[in-house]
Amino acid sequence: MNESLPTTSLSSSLSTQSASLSESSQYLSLDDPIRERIRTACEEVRQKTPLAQSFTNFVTINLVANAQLAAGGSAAMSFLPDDIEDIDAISGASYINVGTLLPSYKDDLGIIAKTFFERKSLWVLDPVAAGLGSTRTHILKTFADYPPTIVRANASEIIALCGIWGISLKTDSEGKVNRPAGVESIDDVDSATLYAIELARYLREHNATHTAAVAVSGERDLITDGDCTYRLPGGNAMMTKITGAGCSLGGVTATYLAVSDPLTAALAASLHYNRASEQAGEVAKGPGSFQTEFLDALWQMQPATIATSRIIEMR
Ligand SMILES: Nc1ncnc2c1ncn2[C@@H]1O[C@H](COP(=O)(O)OP(=O)(O)OP(=O)(O)O)[C@@H](O)[C@H]1O
Ligand SMILES: Cc1ncsc1CCO
Ligand SMILES: [Mg+2]
Repeated sequence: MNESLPTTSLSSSLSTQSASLSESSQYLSLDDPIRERIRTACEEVRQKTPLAQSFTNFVTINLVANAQLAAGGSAAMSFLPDDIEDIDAISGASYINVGTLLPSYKDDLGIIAKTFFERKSLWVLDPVAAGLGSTRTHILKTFADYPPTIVRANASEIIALCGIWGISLKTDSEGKVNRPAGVESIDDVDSATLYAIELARYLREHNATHTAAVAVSGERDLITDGDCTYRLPGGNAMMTKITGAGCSLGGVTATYLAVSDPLTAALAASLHYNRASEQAGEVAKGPGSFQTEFLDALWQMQPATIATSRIIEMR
């Protein structure tokens, strides 16, 4: 099902589907100001072709660069700290993905994060496989004092990163976790909701720009800036059958961060991905053709289609 709303059917579609929504959540109206910010971000990416550089894993580096180009941005990949510092000066945002690491990265990555912090450079972190291996854990720990603008990951990585950074859930006087109404664990992403909110608040408090977002990917993505939390239905499960769907989403999130605030960037990138994967799924015959069709759909997707997507606001 395509989760973009034809503008004329909004009210009928909202009333027929509201039964499946928690009482405390609701579909975002078509005139919500965040939609205009998303549409503007999509248009600006197409107009400005912003550069977002990446330090990313060897498995999916090509898909990351191609997805950034197909979304409208441009790409530069590097593993040298001095390169990354130079390219940072001409990049709108940067992307670090810790999927495949080498021993020399153990100290380099912390130095790069510190440089980004001192320059107030915007960056996205994908903490791939967080919790696995002492070197990766050491590297992720070094980011705690110089955290990124956006963390993009799947649910288990979000929860593991919170553990590494000592971020815990707030409890009341009886020691019970403070759960906002409507937050129930019915899928993987749900189980990371409260961690994602606390993580966004941590980023905001500790990063250089004091503005942040967290994007949790899965069957229904979750995006939060620590105050507002959104769920994005749709997408296509075939995304889990190509390697690098999440990695490349991190790169495209950096592309959007180059032209917009973190919450808008995270929403625009994830919505762009969901609409494109739906379109690709209509014609693909399997994972091989799906990846090709997905890149084409990223390229073809219109800003208005992305901005009018179905969005659930959690309250
Ligand atoms: N079951 C699903 N149905 C629809 N879309 C999905 C599903 N699972 C993941 N996706 C989409 O796939 C993309 C990548 O999310 P995913 O959670 O698989 O990332 P990841 O685990 O970091 O991936 P990887 O590490 O393999 O790159 C997102 O756009 C997400 O919305
Ligand atoms: C398969 C794989 N291994 C290390 S990184 C990566 C890409 C998906 O995260
Ligand atoms: Mg991943």
